[in-house]
Amino acid sequence: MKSPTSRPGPEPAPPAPDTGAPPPLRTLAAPVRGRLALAAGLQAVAALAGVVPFIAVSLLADRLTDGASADALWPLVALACAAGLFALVCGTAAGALAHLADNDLQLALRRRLARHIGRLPLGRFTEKGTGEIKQAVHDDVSALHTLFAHTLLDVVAVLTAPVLALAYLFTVDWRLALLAVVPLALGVLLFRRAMSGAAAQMAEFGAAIGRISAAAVEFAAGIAVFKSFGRGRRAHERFVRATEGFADFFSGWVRATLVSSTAAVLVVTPAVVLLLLTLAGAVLVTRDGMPAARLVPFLLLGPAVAAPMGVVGPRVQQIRAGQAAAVRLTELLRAPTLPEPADPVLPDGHHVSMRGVSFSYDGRTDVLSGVDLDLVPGTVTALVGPSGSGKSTLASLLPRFHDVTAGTVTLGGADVRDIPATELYRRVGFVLQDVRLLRASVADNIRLGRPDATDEEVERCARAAHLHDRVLALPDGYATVLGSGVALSGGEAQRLSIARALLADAPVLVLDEATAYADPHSEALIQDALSALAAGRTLLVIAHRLSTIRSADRIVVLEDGRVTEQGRHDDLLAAGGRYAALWDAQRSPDDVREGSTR
Ligand SMILES: Nc1ncnc2c1ncn2[C@@H]1O[C@H](COP(=O)(O)OP(=O)(O)OP(=O)(O)O)[C@@H](O)[C@H]1O
Repeated sequence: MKSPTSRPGPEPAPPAPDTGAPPPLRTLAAPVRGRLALAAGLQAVAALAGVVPFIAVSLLADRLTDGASADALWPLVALACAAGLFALVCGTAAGALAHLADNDLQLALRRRLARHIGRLPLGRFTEKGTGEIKQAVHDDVSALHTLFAHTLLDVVAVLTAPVLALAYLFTVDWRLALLAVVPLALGVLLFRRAMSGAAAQMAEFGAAIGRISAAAVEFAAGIAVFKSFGRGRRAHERFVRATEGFADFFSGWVRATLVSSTAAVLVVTPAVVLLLLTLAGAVLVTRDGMPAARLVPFLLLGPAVAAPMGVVGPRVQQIRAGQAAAVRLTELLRAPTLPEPADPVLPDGHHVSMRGVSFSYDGRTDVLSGVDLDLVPGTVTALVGPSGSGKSTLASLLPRFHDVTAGTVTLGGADVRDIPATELYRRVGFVLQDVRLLRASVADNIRLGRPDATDEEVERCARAAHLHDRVLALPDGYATVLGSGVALSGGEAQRLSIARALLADAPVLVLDEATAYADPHSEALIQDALSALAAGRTLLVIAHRLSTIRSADRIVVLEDGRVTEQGRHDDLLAAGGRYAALWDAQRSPDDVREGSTR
């Protein structure tokens, strides 16, 4: 069985079909919607209150030019101060409320994701890789944070304040007020032109970024292979092509929209708005005899009327990103979990039996068909067969990485689907080929098999797995943290995972034999460790090298998802069938030259 990330996954699933359900964003925000609405309301009040000091100052200017007494001015000063303070308090409260609501939402969402991901069939990670989990738990939850804690309030503020500002300006002079709307209207028109076809461009933008990251991963993962074949340059060719492609696309997009997007930003800049209003105001003052003080509110509030254009544009992108994140999160949260049995059954013993087992990944082509297999307690069964014959898939059905499409897999007489997951995993362990080590101490890495194990038990298992001496040579022995400058070799990591399995002491074990060991010494140590592991257990080994399973109690040959032969090594060789052919194919030239025995 390959480790969860070892198999390249298929294309990402298409977006969930429209089921008429409420949009994902609204559904996800539901638990904190009330508080977010309150925060938005407070922000609107803050934005409106924030306009009041400007209005008060305009009135002050008016009264001063009318020669009003100082006593008549103080109430306006007080109003400006009070409104400013009130706006500050409301704005701060809105920000705090939105952040607290978002914090609760993030916590609840991450807990929900963790619970849900923990109940997904392990096979899902084999198929899709683990990238989607990182994307959901980190990137997508962060996108929602930006949306709920920041964008929402920004948008409310820039949409509310101009309404009051404009309403007041209309009461002062309708002609200048209309003029104050012109930059906004022009900005919207130009922005729309710059954004025409943006949905397609954004999709291409996302695809181009995706191509860069895929090429970067491939570049990093394959660099050793390319270099070892003297093709250092080829290693980054695709990456370079992807980045060049992105640069071309992006510069083309920028060139096409440069004029209209720059013009959209330019017409709403305060300098342009002020210039326009000042010129028009000067005409009205000189020709129409409008009192000069009436210009003051336009100079103070005019730029605020056009301001939303500058803010809403970038926020649209954040809203889109938040919506896309919500769709992905909802899709992940809706992914079917491993069904837990309605009437749980506990196994009686550890005999594994597969009857008429078929399995299909895509629901169309069977990769296993009609497999019958028995794993007798205390015996070793080896699965062999050509690459792609279904060995990993068959083994993965026992720990329920997937559930059978037809037939049954039973453990101790109970269908594995009727055994509660914790009970199943207590009885069925697996040692994967690609060992995953945690960034934790060696002892804790081994203890993953049984968290309450004592130090003595950990050491006993490490000894049995031939790892103890190597651990003692590490800087802090069993307390050495792996990954922080200390790494184990492939063979050592393999032995650590065997120690883990020994400690977990599951009576049934699925073992994916590593395809390559570093050296004969390491191989001998691993084989010894495996013998310790096999003792008294029911073992199902996915064998890649036949030399290691000669002594297995039963060898099962799989071809195209069917069992074509089974028996002991000598019997199968004597039968001269498929196993004999595989055995001959795997013998080294030296064996052949020396005519070594089978
Ligand atoms: N996650 C998956 N989605 C779709 N098809 C898959 C998936 N995993 C395996 N397959 C297909 O199922 C078939 C059996 O694959 P499997 O890995 O079980 O074979 P195997 O005998 O273990 O091969 P190998 O010896 O190369 O590891 C292959 O055709 C493979 O392409």
